[in-house]
Amino acid sequence: MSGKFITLEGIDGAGKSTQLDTIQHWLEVRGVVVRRTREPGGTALAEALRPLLLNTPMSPLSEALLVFAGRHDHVTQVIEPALARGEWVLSDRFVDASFAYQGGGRGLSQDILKTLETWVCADFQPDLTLWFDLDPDIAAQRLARARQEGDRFEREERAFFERVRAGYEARSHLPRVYRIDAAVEPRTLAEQVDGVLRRAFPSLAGSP
Ligand SMILES: Nc1ncnc2c1ncn2[C@@H]1O[C@H](COP(=O)(O)OP(=O)(O)OP(=O)(O)O)[C@@H](O)[C@H]1O
Ligand SMILES: Cc1cn([C@H]2C[C@H](O)[C@@H](COP(=O)(O)O)O2)c(=O)[nH]c1=O
Repeated sequence: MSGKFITLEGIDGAGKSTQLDTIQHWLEVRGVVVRRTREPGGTALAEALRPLLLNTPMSPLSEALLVFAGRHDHVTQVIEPALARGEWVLSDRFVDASFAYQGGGRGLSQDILKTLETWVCADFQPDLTLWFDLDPDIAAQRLARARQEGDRFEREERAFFERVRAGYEARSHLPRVYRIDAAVEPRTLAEQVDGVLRRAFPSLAGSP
């Protein structure tokens, strides 16, 4: 039986990466083999593209072409083979990020993004997407507290992240997307995640 594909989405600093361990543990104690990955990245080629994307100024179309080039490698070399082996794939970002960042944030047309999505993903979609929704001011405070030197996305102004957030909101009608209120402490966030996983995968919902 093929595995399931779960993606985590949200603006920078929303707290996705912090919840990845929780989700991986939730699955593994139920006997699921988890393949954890991320975008941009996930393969040698896509990881090589990642610093270019995060650090080199470029046009919105170049950004989109690079993320989709990496995504093609990621889907064909890592995600699909893992799912075929029956593993569950947990990815920190996937295609919704392109609609939110390049579409919402940078203003690239939906038609271009849909065309790239069709070329690269055909009808391949995540089974479940957790959208960590957070006010950009709170996200910025979290990143500032972490004192990391921001990449060129993280250094964007509030208005950019408002547009990215709106880009995610515009996709939240998709049945696979569950909105998580990320403006809460990590333990409360983990409780929401637990609730979503139980609803999405009722056969695993019982205590392990
Ligand atoms: N629920 C939370 N409440 C307060 N701080 C949090 C919460 N979750 C994570 N943090 C802190 O906020 C910062 C960003 O968290 P994290 O790296 O998980 O976010 P992210 O969504 O993965 O961001 P990015 O997309 O930029 O990698 C970290 O310093 C983390 O410790
Ligand atoms: C997949 C994808 C990502 N991005 C941007 C969004 C983030 O700012 C960075 C990745 O950083 P993270 O710390 O790993 O979250 O990349 C994008 O603009 N478009 C995409 O498709």
